[in-house]
Amino acid sequence: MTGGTQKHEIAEEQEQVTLLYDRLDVLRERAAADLRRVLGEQTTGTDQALGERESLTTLYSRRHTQLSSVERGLCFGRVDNADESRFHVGRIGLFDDDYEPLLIDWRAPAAQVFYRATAANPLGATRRRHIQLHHRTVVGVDDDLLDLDGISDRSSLTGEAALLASVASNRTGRMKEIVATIQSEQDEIVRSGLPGVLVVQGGPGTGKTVVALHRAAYLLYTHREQLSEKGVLVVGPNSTFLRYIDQVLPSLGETDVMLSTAGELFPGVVGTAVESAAATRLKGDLAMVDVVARAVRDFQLVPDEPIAIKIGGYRLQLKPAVVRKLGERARRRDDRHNQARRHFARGVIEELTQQVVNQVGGRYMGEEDVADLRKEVREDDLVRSVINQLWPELTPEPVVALLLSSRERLASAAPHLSEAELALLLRSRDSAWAQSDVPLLDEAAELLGEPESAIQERAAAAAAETAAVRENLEYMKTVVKEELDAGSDRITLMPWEIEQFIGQAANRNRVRDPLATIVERAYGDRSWQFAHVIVDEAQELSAMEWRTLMRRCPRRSMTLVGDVAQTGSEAGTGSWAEVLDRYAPKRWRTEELTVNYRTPAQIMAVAADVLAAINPSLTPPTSVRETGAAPWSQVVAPEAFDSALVEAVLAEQEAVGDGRLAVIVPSSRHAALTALLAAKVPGIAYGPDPSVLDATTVVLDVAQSKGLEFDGVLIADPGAIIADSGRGLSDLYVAVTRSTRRLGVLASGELPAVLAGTTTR
Ligand SMILES: Nc1ncnc2c1ncn2[C@@H]1O[C@H](COP(=O)(O)OP(=O)(O)OP(=O)(O)O)[C@@H](O)[C@H]1O
Repeated sequence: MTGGTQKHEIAEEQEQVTLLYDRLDVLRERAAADLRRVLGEQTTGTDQALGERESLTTLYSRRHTQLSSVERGLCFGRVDNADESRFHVGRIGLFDDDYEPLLIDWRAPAAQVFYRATAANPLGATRRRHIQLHHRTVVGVDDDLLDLDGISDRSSLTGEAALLASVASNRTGRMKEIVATIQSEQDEIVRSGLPGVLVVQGGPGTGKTVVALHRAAYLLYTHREQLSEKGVLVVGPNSTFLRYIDQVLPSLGETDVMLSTAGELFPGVVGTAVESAAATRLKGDLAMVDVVARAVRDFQLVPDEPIAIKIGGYRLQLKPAVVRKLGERARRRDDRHNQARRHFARGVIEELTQQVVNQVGGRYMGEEDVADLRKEVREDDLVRSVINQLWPELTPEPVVALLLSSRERLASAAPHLSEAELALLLRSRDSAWAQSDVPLLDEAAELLGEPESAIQERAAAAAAETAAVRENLEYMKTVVKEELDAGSDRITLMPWEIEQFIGQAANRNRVRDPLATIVERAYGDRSWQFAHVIVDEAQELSAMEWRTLMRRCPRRSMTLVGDVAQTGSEAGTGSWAEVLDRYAPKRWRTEELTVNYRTPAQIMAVAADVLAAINPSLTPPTSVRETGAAPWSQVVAPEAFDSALVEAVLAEQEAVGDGRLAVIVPSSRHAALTALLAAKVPGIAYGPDPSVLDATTVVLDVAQSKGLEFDGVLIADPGAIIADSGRGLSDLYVAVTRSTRRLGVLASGELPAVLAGTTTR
């Protein structure tokens, strides 16, 4: 394109872009006015009228938030078709007052051509244009010509200029959305069908995380009705990572998504306590299923001696054999401890009642007399206390806490573990929970069932709620129909919003918590079943964590993204088939991402050597760009290491300039090196708190750096990183691939052979 043509094209696009922003302003003002009106309205004060107002408030404020979230980069593309028609693609769909499309939502089927068309397969298009905006001004256009001339184009990237500009920019500490530059192989994953489990395998920096998040936005848009009621769960490796990604979906206008670590999947518990890798591995093993089952069973006691009970002058007794028989019968009736307890209690009461009947000479007792007697037995304090001792009502936390704090209980429940292994698991009763405890709690909750009192409360609440929802549904249908028929502007709904609005309004949870969003309700409810679950860094989950997670998604509509070469946890996953053939046989599929958008080729060449040492059959992804800075290494004597590290950090800070620097340290030296750098380098951040993302220089161990990226990375003592864990090489691979621009390595004593590709200083 010549300078003159470019100017002309920019002016032409500016006209369209101005029109789109004008439309956005009108819609935003309308939503704000709708909101003001509803908030200012008097209602009759009935439950239903309040519910209606609440629903309208939610609708209008959501609409307003969504319209505000798309301000930056509203329109980013245009497609010209062979039939001379054309359309613009943007972050949201916009229509004029006659519902004529002005802008096509990037998720709409029509927009697919923008991401997928190539010169070889143009899908009916002749041109794809990327439009760059600065605020509301068009500052550039960049065209891919999708005709025969374009075939000679060496690049298979779409919108190469926009893509390269995006990946080369300085990191901000937060992941950003990539709607304007999604690549064809990524788009296929984003738009892949909802059912079944989709595994996205890809090397570091291939966009697995960002693609999974765009897929969430796509699925919510395309299957809104199916997904919005139960919500989408996104599971990430730690809270820093969740903070790193937490702006992506809101910036795409989506809020019905719950972000969680695997350590938070049991309501009321946050598993963050640090434990040894060996303990994590033991607790992540599927053998723990039987351990927890036996631990629960160990609360169902059979006495060694008969228990004597006196009721109303009669001497009764519970013999061990009888208790055993009643226990077996109860377990056959229900396999959940708390539910089986009811049958056990009934059995005990019946046994004691019969003993009295026999002593009285029961033949002469009428049914009513027996019933009175049974009641007396049931209400007897001693009988109750005996039942509680033999078969107590239980909740998960004390069961797991007792198990892990009692050598005797642990040895009885885990006969397969050696003394040394038992010692690894033992800890004090009031210790904080670790992430690996969460699946044990979940397992216990499954085996225990809810206590009877909780079930009754829940049933009553559910019945009241169903009735309220049914009543609300009828009411909302009538209100919306009347208002729309009358042409009132009180309820402004697009035709496609009507059904969903009525459903949501009726579903407002009037009984339990009227204002709770789906995310809030899901968060507090262990039995909540999500419509879709996305797991990032999925390779880190242990076998026990998979079990917990699968309970949250019985429909098995899931997207799992990860890289088995990056597995750091010793309890983590080595193969997708191993996990998924168990939980979703024949219902899972794999897609691969092959291009690395983060790490430049020079650094990736170093990473490739590390990968080859992990497993020579694995292929590293191809970098999309090269940069000038060659990765460097320096070897210093162990006694000179600390001062050399401080110097290297200061020098790298200078070299990254306005960018962000991460110093990745071995976990075994984390505390010492953090203390050193905190004392010697001003403004340095460290630790598991997500606020580290706001700092320009951070000290992290490899686990804390998972999924993140920085302009510069300095690896301290790579030999110790390798030696620290059974998966040390994978950890080094993760560390090397966190950088977008610069990589430095400071080795203590000697440079590990796998890093020989760096330039020595
Ligand atoms: N199509 C794209 N356009 C612009 N940037 C992209 C694109 N795809 C990926 N990126 C950028 O590349 C970087 C790496 O992406 P992401 O973190 O999702 O990779 P990943 O595969 O999850 O990496 P890892 O496994 O190492 O954690 C991010 O900065 C992301 O924004």
